[in-house]
Amino acid sequence: MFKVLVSDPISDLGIQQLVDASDIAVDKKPGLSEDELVAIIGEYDALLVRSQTRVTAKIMEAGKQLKVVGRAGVGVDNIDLDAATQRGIIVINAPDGNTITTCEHTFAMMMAVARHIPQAYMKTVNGTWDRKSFLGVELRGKTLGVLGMGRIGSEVAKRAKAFDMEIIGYDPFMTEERAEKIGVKLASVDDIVRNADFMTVHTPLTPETRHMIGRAQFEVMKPGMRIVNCARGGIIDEIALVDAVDQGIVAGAAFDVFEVEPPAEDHPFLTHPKIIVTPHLGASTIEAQENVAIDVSEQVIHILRNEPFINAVNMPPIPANLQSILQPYFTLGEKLGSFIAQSTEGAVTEIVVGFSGELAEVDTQPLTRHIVRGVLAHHLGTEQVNVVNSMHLAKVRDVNIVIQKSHASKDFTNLVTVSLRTKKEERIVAGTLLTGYGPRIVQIDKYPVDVTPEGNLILISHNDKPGIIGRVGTLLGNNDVNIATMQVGRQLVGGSAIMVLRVDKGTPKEVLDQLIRMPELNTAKEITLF
Ligand SMILES: NC(=O)c1ccc[n+]([C@@H]2O[C@H](COP(=O)([O-])OP(=O)(O)OC[C@H]3O[C@@H](n4cnc5c(N)ncnc54)[C@H](O)[C@@H]3O)[C@@H](O)[C@H]2O)c1
Ligand SMILES: O=C(O)[C@H](O)COP(=O)(O)O
Repeated sequence: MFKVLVSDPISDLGIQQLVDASDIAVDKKPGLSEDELVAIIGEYDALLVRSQTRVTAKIMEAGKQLKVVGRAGVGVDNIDLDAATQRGIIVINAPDGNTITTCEHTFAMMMAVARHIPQAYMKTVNGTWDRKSFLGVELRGKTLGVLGMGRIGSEVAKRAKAFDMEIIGYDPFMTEERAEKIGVKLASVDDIVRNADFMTVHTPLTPETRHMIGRAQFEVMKPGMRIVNCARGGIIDEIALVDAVDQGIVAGAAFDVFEVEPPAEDHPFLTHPKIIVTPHLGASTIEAQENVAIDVSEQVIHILRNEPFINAVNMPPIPANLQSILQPYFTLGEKLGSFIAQSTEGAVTEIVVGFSGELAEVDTQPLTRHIVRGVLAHHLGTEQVNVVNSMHLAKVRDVNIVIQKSHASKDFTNLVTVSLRTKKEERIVAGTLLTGYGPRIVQIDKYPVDVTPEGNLILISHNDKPGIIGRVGTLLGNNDVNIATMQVGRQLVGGSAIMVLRVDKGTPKEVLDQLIRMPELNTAKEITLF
């Protein structure tokens, strides 16, 4: 039974599929401190959060069983991604479910700041009928600058057109074609700051976007600018903004997010007459909360059940068409990695992965992760290594990964070759998928073979002499080790050769020792592939 901990308020309806799953038990414990989480996280396989829970390295260190942290929302700045990657914990988010809701909140804030709605409301409910102090401005005909034209920024731009606004946008990944399609004029940050009447930010908070609107930008800003931030606190320098409002450069600002949340009691935004605020409510609608909870729950179920999943933040995404090409090779890749690691002695220094045939035409990085996982799991344990951290673990252990691609594949449509270099030796194993038969090992070192990579195997290297196969069979039979299949590979009659036996159960060490002592037999290794 998998255990899932929900540590922030997340829609009950959204997580219903987790609650209904017969192999999953869900505990809801919102509002725990870091220490309280550390104390209990060890028993959980998955943790579901919004932005309140700070998922620190300490929590992940204590989460010995933790396979996935699911963020019911977009921003993962509350999750230590490096720590998660190092421990092989998959971090997923729900990037699409709250786009429209946050876009609509941006408009609510933009109109509220244009028409002084919160200030007017406060005065009215406090008994003052003041119609003079709150002269607003129209959106019509104004220029809106959008910084960050991703999901939310693009939706904001689309809706701004309905208000007859001119939209100028900046995003390093925005092409002319896309800008034209959504009716946005591409501009620089400087153009936006100098020319817009309203400005709204929709970027993540990164070292590059931190204070991207600061003193230097306020100095050249078009006077009377109104600014909205429903993205992340810190994109706009809060102190510099307050000064710019006081100097009359900025006519008003609407902030849903703060550099530190919740803000300190004496934060200048909280008392400033021209700055309006909401407590990080951008994603807080019934619809968005259901959407993000449904999305994240679905993916958590897939991850716990070892099924393909999407939206991993600490792993490059695999496009659907690539996933369908590579998916069938993932198991083969791990088995090849595991096979070669078990058959090779010495500390691993280099893994050379070769892809030939059609596989050479596509991005094989996701498959490489599986192969490297297969190699490292033999040394570090299957619990420690997964496809999230396999490349990282290889790097920190100074294991060099080399990729080779060749468009031609002599005998097979696709061939995956793994060479392992250790301080002692170098070995090669190659495999393919045979239509109708599944994964096959088709080469071990220089010998062609046809081995199903599954179950208990014994890999023997010997000299090709009459009688040796019989002697091996007799010894195993005498020790109650039943041979299911046997493959022999050789290059020259009488030369060196290999034998791969599939046996019905594990082979005792003393039997392997007896095999090794046989005349004309050089090595015998047990390999287990499940
Ligand atoms: N207030 C809330 O409750 C709330 C809700 C949802 C999302 N958000 C936040 O809103 C922001 C946008 O979310 P999204 O879903 O649109 O994300 P997104 O990833 O779809 O879009 C972000 C865009 O910012 C762009 N960008 C990155 N660096 C930039 C830079 N230096 N200058 C200009 N553009 C840059 C990216 O290219 C991308 O297109 C995120 O910070 C997210 O966490 C807040
Ligand atoms: O990044 C997000 O999705 C938003 O900031 C929403 O955060 P929340 O889930 O804590 O409301």
